[in-house]
Amino acid sequence: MSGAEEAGDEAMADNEDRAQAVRKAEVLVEALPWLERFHGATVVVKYGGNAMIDDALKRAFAQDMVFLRLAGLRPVVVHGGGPQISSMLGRLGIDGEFRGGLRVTTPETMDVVRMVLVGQVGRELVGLINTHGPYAVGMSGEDARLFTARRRSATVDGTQVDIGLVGDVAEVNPDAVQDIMRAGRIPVVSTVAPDADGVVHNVNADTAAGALAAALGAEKLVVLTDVAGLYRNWPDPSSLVHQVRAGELEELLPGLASGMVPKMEACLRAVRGGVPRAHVIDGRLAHSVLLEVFTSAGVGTMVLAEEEED
Ligand SMILES: Nc1ncnc2c1ncn2[C@@H]1O[C@H](COP(=O)(O)OP(=O)(O)O)[C@@H](O)[C@H]1O
Ligand SMILES: CC(=O)N[C@@H](CCC(=O)OP(=O)(O)O)C(=O)O
Repeated sequence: MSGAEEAGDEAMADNEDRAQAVRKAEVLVEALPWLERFHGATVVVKYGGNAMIDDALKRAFAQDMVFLRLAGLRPVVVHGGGPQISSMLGRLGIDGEFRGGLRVTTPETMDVVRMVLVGQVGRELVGLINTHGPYAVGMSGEDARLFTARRRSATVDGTQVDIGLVGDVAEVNPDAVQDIMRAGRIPVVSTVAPDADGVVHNVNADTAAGALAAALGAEKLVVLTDVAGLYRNWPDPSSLVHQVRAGELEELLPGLASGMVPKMEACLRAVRGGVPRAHVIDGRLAHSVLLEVFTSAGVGTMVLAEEEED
């Protein structure tokens, strides 16, 4: 290769490096309007069991929460752990069963649910976030009366069936969560909760996230899952719903299959409770929360209140 050719190659590589650097800067600048808009905003993020089984994704999720916090937002994590509970029940030789998307919860199962959600999954997330600094504080629905549960049944083929110690959220007292946020930290919430008599219930994490987002007056609810969003005709890939208003979602609900039901009910509860937007996004995609919050790309399904501008 001649000297002139070598110089030409170097100049080209130089240009590519510069172009790449400019693209990186453009990505940062694209975040600017969203940084301005969401400064100080509370964002409730539900991190679900099936998007939570990969170590790299878990680390990326923890980075995203710290990123939100350092960017001036107030993230609150509500975590699930269905697969982890099922795995522990299996190891203990306890039969597990879901009805209408909810786990049938005997007192024995409840002990395992509490142990896994509070003692294992919640602790792990707190640990992952805290590798970045002293941000995360774990709590459960039992702490400072965060949630009061009310026993609920499941709907199977239009009929109400008893599923044991499973609760809906009857009341939210968000004071302790707000105290933690005011201290600049990130609450990480496990969703077991006592009823009015102090009996601990298993609360679906989507349900708890929707109720907490409404009680906090959050700017957003973001629900991570293991699909791209809500599909109108599941599993037809062309039927992904990009945007839906509360009224239309309510009409779609009875036709949805079990896994999506608590998620979409939670989004509905949040927007009806005053949260302007709720999103169901693909938790299999690393940093999907950052993409959702800081870009105009519009990932997953956005649920809007009736009167909200899109
Ligand atoms: N209409 C639908 N749109 C998207 N997913 C659906 C739909 N109906 C059922 N599903 C199922 O719901 C699952 C998500 O629910 P679930 O497994 O409970 O999630 P997670 O563990 O994230 O809380 C998807 O993996 C998919 O199999
Ligand atoms: C009543 C009920 O079903 N509770 C759930 C609580 C955990 C959860 O919601 O976890 P995911 O978000 O990972 O599904 C359960 O026992 O699996």
